[in-house]
Amino acid sequence: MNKVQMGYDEALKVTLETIAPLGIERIALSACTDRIVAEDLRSTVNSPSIHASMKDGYAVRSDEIEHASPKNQVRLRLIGVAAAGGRSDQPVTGGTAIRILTGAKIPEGADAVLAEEFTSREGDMLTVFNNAHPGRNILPKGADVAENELVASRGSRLSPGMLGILAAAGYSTLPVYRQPRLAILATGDELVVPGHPLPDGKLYASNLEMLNGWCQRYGMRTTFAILSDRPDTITAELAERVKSHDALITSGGAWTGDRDYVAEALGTLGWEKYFHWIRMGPGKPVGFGLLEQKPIFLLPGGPPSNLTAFLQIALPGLLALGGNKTPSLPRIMVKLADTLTSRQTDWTEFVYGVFRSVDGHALFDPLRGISRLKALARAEGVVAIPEGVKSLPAGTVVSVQLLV
Ligand SMILES: Nc1nc2c(c(=O)[nH]1)N[C@H]1C(S)=C(S)[C@@H](COP(=O)(O)OP(=O)(O)OC[C@H]3O[C@@H](n4cnc5c(N)ncnc54)[C@H](O)[C@@H]3O)O[C@H]1N2
Ligand code: MOO
Repeated sequence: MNKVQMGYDEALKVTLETIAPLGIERIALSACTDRIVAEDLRSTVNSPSIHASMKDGYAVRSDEIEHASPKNQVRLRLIGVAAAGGRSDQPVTGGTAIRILTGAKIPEGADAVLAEEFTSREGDMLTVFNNAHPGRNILPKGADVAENELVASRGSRLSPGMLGILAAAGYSTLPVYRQPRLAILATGDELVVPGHPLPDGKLYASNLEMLNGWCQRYGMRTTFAILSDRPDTITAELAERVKSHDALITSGGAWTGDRDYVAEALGTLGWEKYFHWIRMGPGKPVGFGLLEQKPIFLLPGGPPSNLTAFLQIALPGLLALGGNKTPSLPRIMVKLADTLTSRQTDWTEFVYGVFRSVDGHALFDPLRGISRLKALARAEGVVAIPEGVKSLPAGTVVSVQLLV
């Protein structure tokens, strides 16, 4: 395998094949929002556990009111009440009905519920002026989820709706993958921690906040630091942080320039390099390897490169580390508002843009003519122009990775 100059697709594949999920922990269902489920989960119960009424009305025998209408009213005698969670086992017999509330168990003998809107009542006599076919207004046992039915598959993200169905399926705790603890290390003598004064020639380490924001969105725990451009400092810090974290990200110093010491430091520490420099833009000096069996991602320092290398290589890798079976940003298909042209056809180029509504249709509109940081701040999506493709004409349907 050529570990030096890979295409983007191959680099992503290598990254995902190299990274195995972290361990599993069992936690309360109420703490599982957006976590990744670590096993296939089957329902332990039927929900509902009984045939249940979906209306407030009357449990009846459908054949007895088959011909009921406003002109052909049927009279039934009320013999009881069934409420949700109640335990009445009185059956509906010939000529009778039982008052029933939404969620209550359908009594023996009844095969339909007539909504109360189609009845009138005097004492215990019920007048019925509509029919109800067998099964009418009855939610069968197990209709929402049946015992042993697969409700969540390993590697899927637990949305609030998934937590609801898992509660209905009998779960109060869930096995989930441990979330990565990540160290983000920015290198550069010019970098200043936000909140401190800014001398001339320096700049705030904005990439750190951007990367941290993305990691927080996915529930990862992060620590971060700014390191000076000294090989011994970078080496010592990497050696130290790798012990207490599941993965590392370096930001800046990825170019093989005079002061780009990250790869040098990793060489000293004996990392297993999979690639450093790939055919993608922005972000081509991105690197990936293992340091003490833990993934390390080298991100270039320039903000567009930094974000692109993070989103297209590091984030998928970190999501795979957290057990996610679809380790990518969500995608939608939309048409291009404008032609996208690649700066180079010998790489995969990523273009940032926003969504625009034209005649009620969403279009992807590339961001042009604004500063790099403003473009990254405003971007709602990113589109790949594949290697070998010069341009994608306006109107082409493209797959947009969502950033919002
Ligand atoms: N001979 C060439 N040199 C460079 C090229 C090139 O094509 N030929 N490309 C440039 C590009 S584009 C990028 S991106 C960088 C990538 O290399 P590095 O990772 O070594 O980048 P740095 O020198 O560390 O930083 C680049 C730029 O970004 C600023 N920066 C760095 N860290 C942060 C941070 N945490 N927050 C905000 N801004 C940051 C840094 O001050 C520099 O201005 O290579 C170029 N060189
Ligand atoms: O590749 Mo760079 O400095 O982010 O444009």
